[in-house]
Amino acid sequence: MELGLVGLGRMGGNMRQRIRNAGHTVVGFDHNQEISDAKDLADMVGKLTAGDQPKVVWVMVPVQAIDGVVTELAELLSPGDIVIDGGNSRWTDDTRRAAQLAEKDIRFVDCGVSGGVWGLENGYALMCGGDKETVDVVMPIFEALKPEGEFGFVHAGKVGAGHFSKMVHNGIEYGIMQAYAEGYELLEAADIVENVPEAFESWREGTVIRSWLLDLLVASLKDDSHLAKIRGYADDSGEGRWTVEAAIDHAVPMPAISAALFARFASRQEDSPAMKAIAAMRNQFGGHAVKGAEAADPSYATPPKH
Ligand SMILES: O=C(O)[C@H](O)[C@@H](O)[C@H](O)[C@H](O)COP(=O)(O)O
Repeated sequence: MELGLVGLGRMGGNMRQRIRNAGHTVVGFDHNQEISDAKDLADMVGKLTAGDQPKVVWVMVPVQAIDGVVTELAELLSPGDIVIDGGNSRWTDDTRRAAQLAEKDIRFVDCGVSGGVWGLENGYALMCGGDKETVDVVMPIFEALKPEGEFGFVHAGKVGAGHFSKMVHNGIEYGIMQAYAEGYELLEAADIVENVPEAFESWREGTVIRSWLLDLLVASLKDDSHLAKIRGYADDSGEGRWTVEAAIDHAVPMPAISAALFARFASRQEDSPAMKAIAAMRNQFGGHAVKGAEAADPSYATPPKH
């Protein structure tokens, strides 16, 4: 089968390779001409020549770039052709993009892709949304990308269901990582377990908490046993926020995942305005000493007089 692939970065580049390894033809486009097979989107679409078959284009670009690519593809593709959004898009944007393409009778599939930089070797878990007939056309590409085992693919439902499923997957990812991270901090702080990396490594087999994320944490601890080379700062690219927002919409209690999200926000603060306020109130009601401000205002060191 033939595929146009837009975006050949860390994810798209490896996906092109995995799809080619399975014997399909991929015409990739990237702004970086050194890795691109086409000079622009029009050139890429022009190079798809699979006779009377619908053209299929997989978009693997950062969220901010998707609307621009979809708008251009709407002009370049023909009725019956298919666009797949494989990025980490917000699921609520899928119906809008599907409607925009449907005006030209172009079909749309949303597909959450998991696996990161290991996907070339291990395969990518895929969560897709769209109508069955359209998903069936793309199936040979999904088969090429997915892991070899029994699992790793779901047609989750109509348009939006793929990205919704990937969003919840990522919310769970936040919660699991946070739990390992908190356990790590306690083991480091308590000073009773002599070799913390060894304890984590022992959990990789036989325990109820063995997992790939644990394996990855062990790999990091092997390289840097106290994580001394890394600052405790974690970004987020949106999926955790959208998960918590969806939980609010459905009144679903989500204490673990929301705490994991908020822990990332806290990681970016030099100092905590909220904790300053708590320290100030403790000082006011109990005369408890505050740190850091004594030099600026000596009155903080002693109980306020009311
Ligand atoms: O399943 C995956 O392969 C990951 O979830 C992947 O999609 C990506 O690494 C996250 O988007 C990072 O998300 P945050 O930036 O929100 O941590």
